[in-house]
Amino acid sequence: MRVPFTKMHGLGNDFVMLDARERTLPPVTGPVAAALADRRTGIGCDQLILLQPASADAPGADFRMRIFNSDGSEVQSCGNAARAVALLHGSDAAVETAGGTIRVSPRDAGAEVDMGAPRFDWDDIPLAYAMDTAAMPVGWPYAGGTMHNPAAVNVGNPHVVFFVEDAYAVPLAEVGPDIETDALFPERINVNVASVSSGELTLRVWERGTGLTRACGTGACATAVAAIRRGLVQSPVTVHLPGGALTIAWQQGGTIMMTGPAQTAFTGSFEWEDFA
Ligand SMILES: N[C@H](CCC[C@H](N)C(=O)O)C(=O)O
Repeated sequence: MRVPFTKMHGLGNDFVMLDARERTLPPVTGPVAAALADRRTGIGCDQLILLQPASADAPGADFRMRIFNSDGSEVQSCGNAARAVALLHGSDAAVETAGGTIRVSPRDAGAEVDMGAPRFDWDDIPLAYAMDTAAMPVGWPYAGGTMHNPAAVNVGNPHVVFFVEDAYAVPLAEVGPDIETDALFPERINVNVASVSSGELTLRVWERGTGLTRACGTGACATAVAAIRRGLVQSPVTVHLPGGALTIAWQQGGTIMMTGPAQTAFTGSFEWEDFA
C-alpha cells in the first residue's frame, strides 16, 4: 500500500505526519513507528504523529492525535506536534490525545495551543513513591557538578525540571538517559535543564524515548509552569530552546497556553510493506 506523509517540524523537533482521518491505514505499531523514524533506514523523525477520527472517549474532539517516539513508545502528548497539526488541519480544532483534549488554533506561521491544566501530585507524574514535586529531595551528579531539587510536572506527559546556573554547561547527553530511566519514574520521564536570565528561560531537553531534541513543546510548558510556581519568572514567559523560542502563559489553577512556529518541510509517500 502506498502511504502519503507530511514531514513537519516545530523549531527543529521533527515529525512524520500520517493522516488516517479519512483513509484507513494498517495498524501503526511501535516497531513500525521506530522503523519510519530511523534516520538512516527510514524517513527519519523525532516523533511519528498519526491522526485518526476521534474515539468515543472524547465526544467533543474533532479528531485524535497519537504520538510515537523514535524508540517506538506511544506517549500522551507532544506540544510541537500540536502546532504542526494546527497548521496541517488549517483551522481551530479540539484534538484528542492520550494526555487529554487540547485546543489548537493556527496563527501566523505557527499556532496557539491550549495544552490543558498541569498536574503536580506525585502519583499524577507518576513517581514511584510520594514526594514533594515542587522541589524533590533528590539529586544527580554529573561531570562538574550536581543537579538537585528538581520540580516534576505532568502536562499530558511527564517532565522533571532542573534549574541550573547554565543550561548549556550540563552534559545532558550523559546525565539525561540515567534520569530518564531512573526507578523513581515508573513511566520514564522527559528531562529538562533550564536557566533563568532577565525574566526569560533557556531550556534544553533530553526527551523520553527520543533523546536530545532541538525543541520540546511540553518541556517548555512544564519548565515555564515550574518556574512560575517558584517565582523565578512571570507569565507569559519566553522559553529559548536550541531550535528557537516559544511563549508560554499560565496562571495557578488555569490551563497552559503555548504559542510558537510550525513548518512543513516536504511531502512524500512510502510503501507500507517496506516498514511493516
Ligand atoms: N518525548 C515525549 C513526547 C514528545 C514531546 C515533545 N516532542 C514535545 O514537543 O512536547 C514523551 O515521551 O513524553
